[in-house]
Formats: sequence, C-alpha cells, structure tokens
Amino acid sequence: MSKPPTEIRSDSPSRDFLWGAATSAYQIEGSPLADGAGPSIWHRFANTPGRVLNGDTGDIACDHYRRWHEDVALMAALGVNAYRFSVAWARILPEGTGRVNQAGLDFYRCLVDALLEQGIEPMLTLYHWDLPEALDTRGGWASDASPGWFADYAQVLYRALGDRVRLWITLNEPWVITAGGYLYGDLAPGHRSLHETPIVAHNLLRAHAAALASGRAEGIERIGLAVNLEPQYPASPSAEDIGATAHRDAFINRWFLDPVFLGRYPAEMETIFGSAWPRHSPSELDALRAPPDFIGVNYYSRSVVRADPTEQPVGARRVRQDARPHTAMDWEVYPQGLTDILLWIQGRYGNPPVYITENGAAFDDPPPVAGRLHDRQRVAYLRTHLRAASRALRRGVDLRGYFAWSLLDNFEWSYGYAKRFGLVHVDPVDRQRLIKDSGRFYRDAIRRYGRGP
Ligand SMILES: OC[C@@H]1[C@@H](O)[C@H](O)[C@@H](O)c2nc(CNc3ccccc3)cn21
Repeated sequence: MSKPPTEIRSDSPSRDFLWGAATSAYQIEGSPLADGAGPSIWHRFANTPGRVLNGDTGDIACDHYRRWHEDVALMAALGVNAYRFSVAWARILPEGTGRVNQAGLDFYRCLVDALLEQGIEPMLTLYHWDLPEALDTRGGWASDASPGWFADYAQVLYRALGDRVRLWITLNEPWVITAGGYLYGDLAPGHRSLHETPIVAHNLLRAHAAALASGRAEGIERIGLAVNLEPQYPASPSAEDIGATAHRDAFINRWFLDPVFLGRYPAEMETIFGSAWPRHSPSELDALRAPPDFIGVNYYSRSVVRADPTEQPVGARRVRQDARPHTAMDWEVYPQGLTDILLWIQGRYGNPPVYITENGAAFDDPPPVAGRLHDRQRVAYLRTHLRAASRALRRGVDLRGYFAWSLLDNFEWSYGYAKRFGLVHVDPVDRQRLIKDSGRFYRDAIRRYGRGP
C-alpha cells in the first residue's frame, strides 16, 4: 500500500466551476468479478487473445476497487472539487437485469460518501462501454429490448444514489460505442457490420431517452450526455473536400446530438449508410428528442479532412498535419479546436450548459526520477487547452466545469497499458501512485483560477 499523500486539500476553489478528473470503471477498478459481479463484454474482449495490445486486461488495472480510499485522498491532494467516474453495470446487475448485487451498490455508495466527505462533487456515468456479458448474449445494443434494460439499470442507481449524486451522465460517447464496437470492431463487442451500426445507434439514443425519463420520474434534475466531439476542417476549399468534411462532421459530431436536441438525424446519414440506413417514422424520430440538462464534451483533437472514396462508409479521411505536434495516440495537439467546438455547440443547440467531461493526452512520459515525473508535454497540453476553454467562456459559452482525462494512468482499451493519460503515474508492477508534474500543474491552476479557467 503506497504512502498516502500527506497534503489533504485545505483551500477549496469556488463551488461555481467544477475542476475535476475523470476515469471509467473497467479502465481503473480491476477485480471485475469480485463480490458477486458478473462479467462484462470488456472482461470477455480483453481476455480474448489478439484483441488488446500485449494481451493486457482489466483484471487488475489500477486496482482501484481495493485502493479507492487512497485515490480519493489523491484527488483531495490535487485539490479537485469534482470526480467523474462510471459504474460497472455488471457489479449492480450481474445478469444485466433482475437480481441486484448489494455488494456492488455498497462499493459505489462508499466511494460517493468518501468523495462528499472531501467536498468532491461526484459525477456518475451510468454507461462507459462495459455492457454485462449476459445482455450481449441476448443481442446487446442491437436488441430492441436494450433501451428498457438500460432504463431499469439506471432506475436502480437513481434510487440507490440519487440522494447524494447530483450530476449524472447516461452514456459515454454513443458514437464510439457504435463505431468502435459495431462498425470498425476495435472495441468490444468487436462487430463489423454496416447494417447493425445504425440500429445500435438508434437503440442507444432510445436508451438515453429512456434513462432520462426514468431519472425525471425519480426526481433527478441534472442528467447529461457525454459525446466525443472532433471539429472537422476541410483540407482545401474544393467542393469535394468541403462535402467530405460535412459528411464527417455529421458522422462524428451531429449523428447523436441532432436527434436529442432537434428530433432528427443529419441528412448526410442516409448518404453515408445507403441502403443500410433504416427508415424511421416521424414518431420514432420524435421519441429521440431528449435534450440532456447538460452536454458532456470529450475533446482531444481535431481532423483536417480530404475527400477519399476509398475510405468507407464516409468517403473522407483525416489528413495528418505533420508540421504540428501530436500525442502518443497520433492525435494532433490543436487547442483552438476546443474553443471552436464549444462555440459550435453554443450556436447550434442554443447555448446549453456544458461540462468538458474529458480532455487530456497520452505521451511517452519519462520514468519517475527521485519521486518526480516531469511530463512536460502533458503540462503544455493542459495549459493550452485550459486557455482554449477560457476563450470560449469569455464568448458566453455556458461552461460549468472541466474534467481532466485521466486521474490515473489506466487501461486504454485496445492499447492496454501502452498509452498513459494520467495526472498520476501508476507503477505497472506494484501500482503505486505518484503525482506527475501535470498533476501539480493542475492543482496550482485550480488554486489560481478557482472560478474558472
Ligand atoms: O482515449 C482516451 C479516452 C478513453 O480512455 C476514454 O475511456 C474515452 O471516453 C475516450 N474517448 C475519447 C475520444 N476519442 C476517441 C475517438 C476514437 C476512438 C476512441 C476514442 C478518448 N477517450
């Protein structure tokens, strides 16, 4: 057990703006089957040879399931006033529906109570990619029954934690759930089906609407939807590149937000999916209109887009900006894209409340030396992106908070532990935590700009 950080938070920044850190269950918890939990699709996917780099799995991850108290102390030492985490559905409902596993609920209740004791606002994500294996066996998100499964699961959590958790998120990145899990196949459950993809997307939107309605019935007032947004810029002023950019913008940025805010899909979707795009009746489309109380924006980078008919189904590809810095994920470092996407939301959806629910970067960090880890590139990334968020704030964006991705170096899905995003280093052998320079920078930024970047 590592020595807990000595300094526990003394000063607390303004309650108005949330300065947080974010994680997700499968990426940090470990102990996936402990205390009655059922397996998830990521437990199966990661333990399937060839799916994850180096054969890494979340079987231990950051061992947060056993070290959660130490991690709450770390958050207090960083001075965050909020923490975004997800609940592993299969810890609560091991079969996905029906029997509730009280030990699972107890784990998250203890975590939430410990956060509140430290003055840290919990933001609970109901679903961050780890569907119970038992439901995938019944068709998963391709099943017409999936929205009902999700609403029932959400209701269990609303009733168990609704008296102490004020900020809820239904889904983390429905686009990635859909594209990664059902179109490209690099994420669980690893399907590659053009036909299945729009069906899954539609069910996720139905599930979001059902969980929102379920929350309203339980008196939950602040329920958001977290989306990965990536501003798209044409590589040239040619009609082909401008057209391709609009298609990629619809595919990544508008596919899910237009239905929940506007009650319609982007027109480009039918062109992108062709005969695989289902017919939706007006009542089916209207049922998707479920505006969240806030948008969670997960921003990492932008894309510069060129038309490319060989890149299906969108007919567009990202053009690498070789002259600019890139992260270890090969994502361009482009802070202005955060300002641009926040202003885009403001203009398109009527300036809804927004939290930046993920922003951060993986870099090939240097090893710790004498108890310090000098992750200079991540410090620069955070500094420039906080400035970008500040520019949007000054232009009237209703930005309520910022959550750094991630609190801890953790399991980066198909990359395993090869990509590190943490403000805090986690030793790959003994999982000892060490606050990086970026964690110290973030702590100092919170103290200096408490009311907002
Ligand atoms: O990749 C970093 C994080 C990841 O660890 C989180 O679990 C997830 O919420 C997350 N979403 C993005 C956004 N971009 C993205 C684009 C294509 C595939 C996967 C993620 C980055 N990240």
